[in-house]
Amino acid sequence: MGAESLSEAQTGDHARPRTSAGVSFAASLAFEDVSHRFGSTEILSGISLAAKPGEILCLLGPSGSGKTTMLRIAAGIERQMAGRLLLNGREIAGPNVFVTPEKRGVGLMFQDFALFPHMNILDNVRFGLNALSVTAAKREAMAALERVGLDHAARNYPHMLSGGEQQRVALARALSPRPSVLLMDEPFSGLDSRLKDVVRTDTLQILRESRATAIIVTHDAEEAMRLGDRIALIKDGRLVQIGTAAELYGRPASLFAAGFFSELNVLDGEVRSGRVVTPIGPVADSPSSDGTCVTVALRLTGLRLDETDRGVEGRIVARRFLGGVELFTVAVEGLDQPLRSRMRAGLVSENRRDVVVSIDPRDVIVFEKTPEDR
Ligand SMILES: Nc1ncnc2c1ncn2[C@@H]1O[C@H](COP(=O)(O)OP(=O)(O)OP(=O)(O)O)[C@@H](O)[C@H]1O
Repeated sequence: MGAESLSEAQTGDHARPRTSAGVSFAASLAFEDVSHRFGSTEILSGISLAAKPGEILCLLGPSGSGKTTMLRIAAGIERQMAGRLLLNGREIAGPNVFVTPEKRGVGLMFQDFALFPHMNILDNVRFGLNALSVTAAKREAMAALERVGLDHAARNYPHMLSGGEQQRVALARALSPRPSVLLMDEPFSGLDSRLKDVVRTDTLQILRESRATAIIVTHDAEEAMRLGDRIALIKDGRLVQIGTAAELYGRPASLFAAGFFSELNVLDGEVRSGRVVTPIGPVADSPSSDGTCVTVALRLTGLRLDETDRGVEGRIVARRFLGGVELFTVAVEGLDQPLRSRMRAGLVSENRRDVVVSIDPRDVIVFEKTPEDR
């Protein structure tokens, strides 16, 4: 468990071995051409994607892109205007079918954990188990608390727990009815960055043990890469791309997708004799025909500043020490905007101004321009 890397005093947690999680029957959850609008505003447009049984799928996208609306539709709190929702291949929402939230076997966990302040921890977890007898519900709730390492806090009230502990109670409550799919909306956003790492690692382990399918909403690409077996990138209510972190990072479908996963310098370019030529010279090979207009994205980590003669001359106009790395802004002749580079700290001596900029081909991503881009 990740909490072991922090002391008890740091986390406020008691290090205790957890019991193994109760196992859910993981289900697949599919969106089939789902569209939705609020008033006249289109919020989701023809979304088709599926979380496989036992998979952790992250819905990633900027604020307002429609991620929460997708979760609400999956939970049955909102009903889509077009398309279908399928749980294990069975329609649970469509033009003529609507299975109510409590009959879907889908768990929900919100951003603010939504614990009831006037109920103790055990009662908070027991709340979702009202289909069971009092004794059975208590037993299940205690088992769920044990699973997240918080059975010792069963009689405490939410305000007596740290943010990380409250998150784990919320997780225990969401998992205790053994949902086949767990929907989580920004579950770590209320935690400070140090605690977030620990709680994220723990949550991942608990999700794996419980074997539930999980759909997790986040706007943080790194979080999506840490958690998701796959990531679905959403923009303006549309699916931009779905795949593993390596696929989205390495072969982004658009400049938007590339920019979501890395900081970029963006240049215009043109294909000439099989090479992509930019104002700072050729940067990549290309199979496209001569004259093809392209947008070139250069990851900041792929720009090296040194003294070799293989590259283009530039002048450092700003630099910022960020700990392990340094962020440079470099003016280059022929470019309106300076280039930015992120390099390991200490590689460029402090008083140096003139440098040669070279580019790692692995950090060059080329997109052909569409007529609308021009
Ligand atoms: N009940 C509602 N009535 C009207 N508009 C709504 C309603 N709920 C959401 N919206 C709008 O739908 C759009 C998508 O919202 P949604 O919460 O799904 O996005 P999101 O990607 O989860 O954003 P965030 O990360 O900020 O939570 C937003 O423009 C939002 O203002």
